[in-house]
Amino acid sequence: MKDALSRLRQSTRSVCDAIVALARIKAILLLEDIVPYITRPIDRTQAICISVGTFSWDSVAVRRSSAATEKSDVSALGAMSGRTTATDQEKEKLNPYESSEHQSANVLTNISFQVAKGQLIGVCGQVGSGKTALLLAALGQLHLSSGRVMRDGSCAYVSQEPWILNASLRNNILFGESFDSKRYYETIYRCSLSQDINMLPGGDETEIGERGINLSGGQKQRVALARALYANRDIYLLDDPLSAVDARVGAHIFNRCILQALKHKTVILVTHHVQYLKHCNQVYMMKDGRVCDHGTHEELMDREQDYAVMVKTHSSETGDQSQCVLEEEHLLVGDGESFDPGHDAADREKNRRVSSSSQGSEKLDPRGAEQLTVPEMIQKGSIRFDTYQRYISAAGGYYMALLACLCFLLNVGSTAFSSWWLASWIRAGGGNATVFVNNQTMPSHNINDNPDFPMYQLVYAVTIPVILGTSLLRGLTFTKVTLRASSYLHNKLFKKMMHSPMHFFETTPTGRMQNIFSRDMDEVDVWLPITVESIMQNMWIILFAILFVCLAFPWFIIPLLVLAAIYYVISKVFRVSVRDLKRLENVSRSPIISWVGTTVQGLSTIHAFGKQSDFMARFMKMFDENTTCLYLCCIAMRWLAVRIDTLAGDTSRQQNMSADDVANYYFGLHPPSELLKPLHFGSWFCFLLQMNRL
Ligand SMILES: Nc1ncnc2c1ncn2[C@@H]1O[C@H](COP(=O)(O)OP(=O)(O)OP(=O)(O)O)[C@@H](O)[C@H]1O
Repeated sequence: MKDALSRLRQSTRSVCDAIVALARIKAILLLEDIVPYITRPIDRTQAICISVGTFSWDSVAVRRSSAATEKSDVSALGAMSGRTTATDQEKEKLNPYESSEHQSANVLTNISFQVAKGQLIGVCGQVGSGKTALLLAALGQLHLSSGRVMRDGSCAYVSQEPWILNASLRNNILFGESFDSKRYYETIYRCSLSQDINMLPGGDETEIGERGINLSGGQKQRVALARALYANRDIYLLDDPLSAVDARVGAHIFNRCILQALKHKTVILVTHHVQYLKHCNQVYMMKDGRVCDHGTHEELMDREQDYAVMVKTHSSETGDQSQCVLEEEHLLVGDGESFDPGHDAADREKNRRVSSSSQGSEKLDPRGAEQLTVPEMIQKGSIRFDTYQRYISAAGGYYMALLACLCFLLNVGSTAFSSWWLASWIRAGGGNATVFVNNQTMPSHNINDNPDFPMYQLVYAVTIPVILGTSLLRGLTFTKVTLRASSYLHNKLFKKMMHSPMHFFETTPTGRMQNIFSRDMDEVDVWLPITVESIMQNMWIILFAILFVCLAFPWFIIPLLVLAAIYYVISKVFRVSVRDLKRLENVSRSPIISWVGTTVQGLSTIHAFGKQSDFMARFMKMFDENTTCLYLCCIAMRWLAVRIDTLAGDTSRQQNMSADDVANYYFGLHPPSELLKPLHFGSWFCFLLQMNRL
């Protein structure tokens, strides 16, 4: 009963956990997918065409608007039934896209945006005017409320916040494409990355930390731009790629990358730097989620509206310096200065930083590469004694541990004493009392006749509150001790992490940190106390069980020793394998968490480049590695369970025999006849049963 209740407690906890987890999973599964809305344009000269498109960030906003529309449709039609024309209020209700509620839901409203193939389009406007949203709409990543979006050609996208993978700089640029040395070094040159690579300790094989932690903002932008340029796509959507570079580097990239290398591509360039806009075929000006003006730079300047004001303000603020730099660079490009692979290779050789691929080798040479992320260490062998020592000192020291141990001893001891007392009481029977039956005086076997009955009753009655009291004391002491240990370890870990130098965050993936604070802390907070409690409890139960069984039948100690030796060998084999599998499982979980985080951050880029399947495949591989360890752990548990059950079955067989049979069965021994008293045998049977259950 006690065992069943304890299992019920654990099962209830697991069921609660499962309910919470299922609710979370359900919330994700019920999210609405973005319905693909991009079609191919009929006019094949068009690269992108958005026709009166209205977009929102999420479908909930769209639904809210649609519900409002339906409601207003009904009331408006009812109101209009007696009249031929609608009032302004009714018109507004009938056209949800003009209502204030809908405007707040939609990020882009009535957008008409046409880009012919091979054109360079500039997009400008105030912050928050919807420039990024326009690019995402063209990529099909917003919810379309009305209108049409057409696109012809593959895309490359450079997000405003550069997205960098935890991989080498080279792999960040290649982004899963095969290595082509000419194309690669040309990309590096055009994105003005040569000097940066030479400065990196391992050249282009240097490992870049998560979120590009060891790169400057400008370097990250150029790596993201280089990734797009190397991908060699038809349409380039560049979201302010020159915002974090100085005027000279910006001019270099604009001239050599955007104007020269992407000359035959379709480019949409979002920028706050107006000096680049005059080189664009068309300029779109955004305001409050709408296209407020568009045309060539000259046309927009002639109109003397928002665009002209913006350009003039910008020129007066920055002077003509950036414009001059751009013109200088432009002249250089015009003079024919272009990419020279030989010159670039000589540079690399001189600096001895870039790997052997400078000679055209497609194989990546890890020599000289700097590894940033320190691989997670997998400990070998048994758990070190100082680990236990540290946990004990975190729990309050040896005295507290001893106190907790004593509480368990008191609780199990009082329970054992209660059973033993009950057995003695029954064994005492009627004591010295006699009864008069058939004119004869006979000793009484009724315990009610025992003259010591009140004493037996009182002691047994006292044991019950003692058991309850010691159980409470045990629970309180143990909870206090383990809670103290886990909060001390958590606080120490947190403080340590907060005071760690930047180098720690550069070299430690976020997945590993999250793993420590979630799963590892959960083990210390929840599973370790449960396991320690069960070990302490069972340890005393086993000791008392052995004591009582041996008191009842000393010969049993011989088969017990044999069984203990077999248990020991089995558990040793089991411990070694499960310990290592558990360590592997722990270590293989961190990369999954990191990978999920990285993927979520870069979803727009991944979708734009069409790399979903690559990321999914990598995730599945990591997940398989982790679940393989988990699966093997479960197999090892079953392996142990089968062996323990077999041994337990053997012990049960002993329980069904008489003590004499057991002695005969094992050793041909014959226990003295006084040991075969039914009550002795009863307690022996009970304790054996208890041991089996453990
Ligand atoms: N993920 C999002 N969910 C909901 N609203 C968003 C989200 N991202 C941006 N917005 C809102 O959408 C509007 C347009 O944002 P967008 O990023 O397109 O502006 P932007 O013109 O690119 O600005 P900036 O020049 O600062 O990059 C802003 O009002 C912004 O607050």
